[in-house]
Amino acid sequence: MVNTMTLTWEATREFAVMAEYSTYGSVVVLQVNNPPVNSFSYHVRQGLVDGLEKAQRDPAIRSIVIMGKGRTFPAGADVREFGTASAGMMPDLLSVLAAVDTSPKPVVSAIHGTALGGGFELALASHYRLAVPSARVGLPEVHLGILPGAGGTQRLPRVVGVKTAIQMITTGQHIKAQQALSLGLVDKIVQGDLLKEAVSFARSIEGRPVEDRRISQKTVPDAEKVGEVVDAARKTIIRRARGAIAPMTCVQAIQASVLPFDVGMQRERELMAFLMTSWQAPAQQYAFFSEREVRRWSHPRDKRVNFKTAKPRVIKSVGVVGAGTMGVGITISLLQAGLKVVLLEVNKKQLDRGITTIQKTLSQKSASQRMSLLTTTMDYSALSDVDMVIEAVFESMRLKKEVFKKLDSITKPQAILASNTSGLDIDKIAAVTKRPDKVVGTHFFAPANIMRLLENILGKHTSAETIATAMQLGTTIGKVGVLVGNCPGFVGNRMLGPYVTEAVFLLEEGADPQDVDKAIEEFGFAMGPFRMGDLSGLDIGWRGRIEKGLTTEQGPPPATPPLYRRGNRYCPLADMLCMQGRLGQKTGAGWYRYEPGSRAALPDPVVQQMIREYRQEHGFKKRTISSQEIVERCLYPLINEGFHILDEGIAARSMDIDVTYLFGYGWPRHTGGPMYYAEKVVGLEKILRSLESYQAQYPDHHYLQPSPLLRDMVAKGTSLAALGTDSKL
Ligand SMILES: CC/C=C\C=C\CC(=O)SCCNC(=O)CCNC(=O)[C@H](O)C(C)(C)COP(=O)(O)OP(=O)(O)OC[C@H]1O[C@@H](n2cnc3c(N)ncnc32)[C@H](O)[C@@H]1OP(=O)(O)O
Repeated sequence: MVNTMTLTWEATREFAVMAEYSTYGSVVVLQVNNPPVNSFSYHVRQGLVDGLEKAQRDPAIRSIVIMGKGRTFPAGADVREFGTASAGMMPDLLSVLAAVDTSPKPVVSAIHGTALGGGFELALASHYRLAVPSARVGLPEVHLGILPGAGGTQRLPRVVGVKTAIQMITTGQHIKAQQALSLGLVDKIVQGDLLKEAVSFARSIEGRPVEDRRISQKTVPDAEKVGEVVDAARKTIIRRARGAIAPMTCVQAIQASVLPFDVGMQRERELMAFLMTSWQAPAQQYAFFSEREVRRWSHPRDKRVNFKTAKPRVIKSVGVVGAGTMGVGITISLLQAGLKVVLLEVNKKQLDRGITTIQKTLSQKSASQRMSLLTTTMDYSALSDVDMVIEAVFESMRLKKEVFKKLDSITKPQAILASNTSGLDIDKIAAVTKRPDKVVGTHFFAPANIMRLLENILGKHTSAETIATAMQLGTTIGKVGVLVGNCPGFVGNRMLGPYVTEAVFLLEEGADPQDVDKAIEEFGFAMGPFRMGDLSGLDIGWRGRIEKGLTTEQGPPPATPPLYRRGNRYCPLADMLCMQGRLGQKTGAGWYRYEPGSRAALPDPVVQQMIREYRQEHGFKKRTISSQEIVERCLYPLINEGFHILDEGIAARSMDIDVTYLFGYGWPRHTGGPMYYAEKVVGLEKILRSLESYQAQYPDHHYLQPSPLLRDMVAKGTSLAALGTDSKL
């Protein structure tokens, strides 16, 4: 046993650049010191190799411990280094891990925080692994469009088998220490001080042969079933991946783990090179960094609206108005983050339903503790003391104004008033209060306790402090907050307008809803626009169009040409469905039909007949429309709207738009988001020419008119990154 008192006395410390070398008698401890997550930049790799060589040379050293300094064991390769000169500089990670694996002196990895990617691969190359109870391990490279390319696809299946390795690597899941122990991925969970425990453990195994501890020398336990396992996995993975190439490539690499280690490693290297040079890997890495970069927000409206200078108010209690689907989801998110919530609903039945849903949704373990943070009420005066209120009532300007007037008179003067509107004018809502500087839009996405996006809307008078508070609240409740300006539909729903409109025009021309959905789903969306409409409820859009005066409950407004509204082309097919009571899944019929109790969208001959008659009545000739045209006709106008949004300063950077679509609208992550996809995958010039060509064919589809900004950027050859502010990307 190591004497804790003597540890500090025995330690002699020398510093390599980013891997500190300390000795504790016969044990060397190499501590990676590269904040914030100890990633393997070139200097860390060099430091580790130098430390390992030094330890081998010193006859007094009999064992080696590797650990991370600060918050974590290394969380993987330095992704910012990818594609730069230092990524290719030797020693690479493979040679660091080879030095660990072949070390004649036992190497112990002592894990705290998150041992991820190359970090976990380092641990797997070590002869022993210790972990603190809170540690997590995993190989999340698939989310970056690559595979665990430092032996992870070869070593992991040698411990847990091909089946579990496929599951872990293709989902990129993080495994808790206890589960890692039961899977044989760590040898021991240690309580107390990790350094002392690791040194003590290292001493205890000194002199033992390392050969039988080397995972690379083991064989895969379920090797004889590999064909069967891979076949079964292929089906689910291809469906789930929806066009992302990394998951299946990971499976191919894992499949090679039944071959001799060196042969499998060679296969892993080839497949890694294939992914690294694909267009998807940089897109997914862009998505990773953008998710973090949006935390550094600012807005062109006002230079005080900037994360660097604006300070949030402290929010301890939040009122939520409305116990409908959104209000309940928001309440659950707040409670899960440990905030006090006062949930107000004026309809008793609705309130009771909401409480039941909240109780059911909160996890068993912490339900009573979380529920104790909740007060429910039908009386506005219960909101008098909260720090912030989030209004989540029905999407009607009249109703929202009424609610805000009441809130303004009842809540304390410093309380922030937020509206969960999905597109109404924040300034009009703020105008009914005496505190427009404290009014902000907080647009959650359904189901609000699951969906990560929080679109925060800056009104004309919203103060920097108020926006900072909304952004901070997002972080507190685990959301990805994006700051946007005020305009109809904000960023997300505004861009959705052209997408849905063009999708419906495609029905006029010959496509069925299932043709459009199939093309969009093959592109990578979880759901096409018609299945999505049925899921959300077609009445939401219908009510919006009625409110805007584009239609009425009985049909087109009087004296309106059937296919035009305010001079723009208009397709009333969705209105016609709503007038028949076909509101989507909730009524058993919408664009599709649904068997009772089932969510499976079935093509409906009634809808097909309705569309046929509509085409006949209005003189549309049915034609065959390719998947490529469907994708371009739906997505390019959506992207084009993104350029209008940037041009108007509604979004500060294209990455704010990308993150909005990745986290709120199911845009496929492997394409980076709509703006990234436009620029880096398709090319801005091609998008422009394609819009021009469609516009020539459909001159009255106003969404096909290319944005002036897009034209200008193509003419000048400027890049989206150059438009943004504060971007590190
Ligand atoms: C021959 C080929 C050999 C090897 C190939 C190896 C492949 C890899 O190892 S790829 C990397 C695999 N690892 C990961 O994917 C981990 C990614 N990171 C995370 O999941 C999280 O950051 C976290 C480690 C769990 C920590 O989360 P959290 O505490 O919430 O902090 P964050 O805000 O996410 O991160 C803080 C800060 O660190 C930056 N960062 C995180 N990971 C990396 C990384 N691997 N490389 C570079 N930078 C990283 C992150 O962007 C944040 O930066 P800010 O500037 O503060 O925004």
